[in-house]
Amino acid sequence: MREIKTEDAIGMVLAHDMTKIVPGKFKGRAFKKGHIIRPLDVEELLSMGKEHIYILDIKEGELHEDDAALRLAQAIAGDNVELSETSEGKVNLSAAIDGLLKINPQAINAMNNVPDIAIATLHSNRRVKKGEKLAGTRAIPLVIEEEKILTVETIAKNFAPIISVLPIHSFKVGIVTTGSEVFKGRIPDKFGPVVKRKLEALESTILDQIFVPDDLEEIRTAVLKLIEAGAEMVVTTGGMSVDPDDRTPGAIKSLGADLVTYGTPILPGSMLLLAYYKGVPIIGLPGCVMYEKSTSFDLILPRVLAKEPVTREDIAELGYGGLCTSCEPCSFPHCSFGK
Ligand SMILES: Nc1nc2c(c(=O)[nH]1)N[C@H]1C(S)=C(S)[C@@H](COP(=O)(O)OP(=O)(O)OC[C@H]3O[C@@H](n4cnc5c(N)ncnc54)[C@H](O)[C@@H]3O)O[C@H]1N2
Ligand code: MOO
Repeated sequence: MREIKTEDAIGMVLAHDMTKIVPGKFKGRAFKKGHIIRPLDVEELLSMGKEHIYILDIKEGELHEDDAALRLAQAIAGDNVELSETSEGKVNLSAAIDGLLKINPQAINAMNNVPDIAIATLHSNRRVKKGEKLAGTRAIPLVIEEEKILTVETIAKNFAPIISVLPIHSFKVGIVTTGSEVFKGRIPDKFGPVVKRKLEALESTILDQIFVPDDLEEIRTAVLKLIEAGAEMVVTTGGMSVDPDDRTPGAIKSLGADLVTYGTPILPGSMLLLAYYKGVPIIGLPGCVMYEKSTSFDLILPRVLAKEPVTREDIAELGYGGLCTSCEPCSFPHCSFGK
């Protein structure tokens, strides 16, 4: 790599993109790699603080920053992830569909431990929109040893997929609303509308809602009835905590469903239950889901709708970052909750 004075560089080819920043107005590429310097460019380059220009001499076993950034991006991009063009030595990865973002953090950590590698990502397990930026890759020096990129590519193969977006599927959902006070008409149902709104926001539909008193047999029968009617998921509301009238967990367990968890290290929403009965997810919702803006339901529902097998270990991992601070206004998912 050789440097020459900008005034002497007319007719030469730029070896990398050049960035101009005018605070509050502009940040971006002023000159593209490969641009042939014209006399009129000299003043502009000098005003950007570029008094010298590199003449690149890339040796065997080395890569230009643009090629390195592209190879890093290609190594980590999985299903439904798109790459941007390379600009200023960086490649962005974005979502090709609306869905659930999945990232392997161990792999990203291992890659960023390789010197001169920079891979920045969002957090895993959040919902993303088509076109949303998910990650960016760059090599720190202008010329990098290819060996470092090969190391990242090996990590990517060993841990694949590294970054992908899972489609969120539409489910037909049955709701069982427990609570003798609601069943007997003492109070109106305020839980059903919240559950409907949250499901419909994720493109699922409500098959039916059945109201039952706090009676184990009636709750159990209602769940079975909905599954027989074609429910692809059943959500129960209420009766999840410690009172003698809280019969819902017992009713779900009595079906012989595979219990993933009763209880989550998430606040609010610690008394949530997740089980699968003949492959149909059953989610028992505690009372706070009706009241709080964001709860364990908001963290777990997209994963179930993405048809991800949610395990007890997945639930345990949610404790770190599982405390909602109930901000006003709520900015979930753009906050630490569930990260
Ligand atoms: N000593 C303890 N107290 C509580 C615990 C605990 O572990 N130990 N857990 C707390 C948690 S967490 C929650 S959340 C709440 C409520 O949990 P439940 O799911 O058992 O809720 P319910 O008892 O069924 O109802 C609570 C409250 O909400 C009203 N409700 C219920 N369903 C409806 C509906 N469909 N429409 C309108 N209102 C409804 C119900 O009438 C009660 O007033 O427990 C904490 N306490
Ligand atoms: O499960 Mo409660 O639902 O944490 O407030």
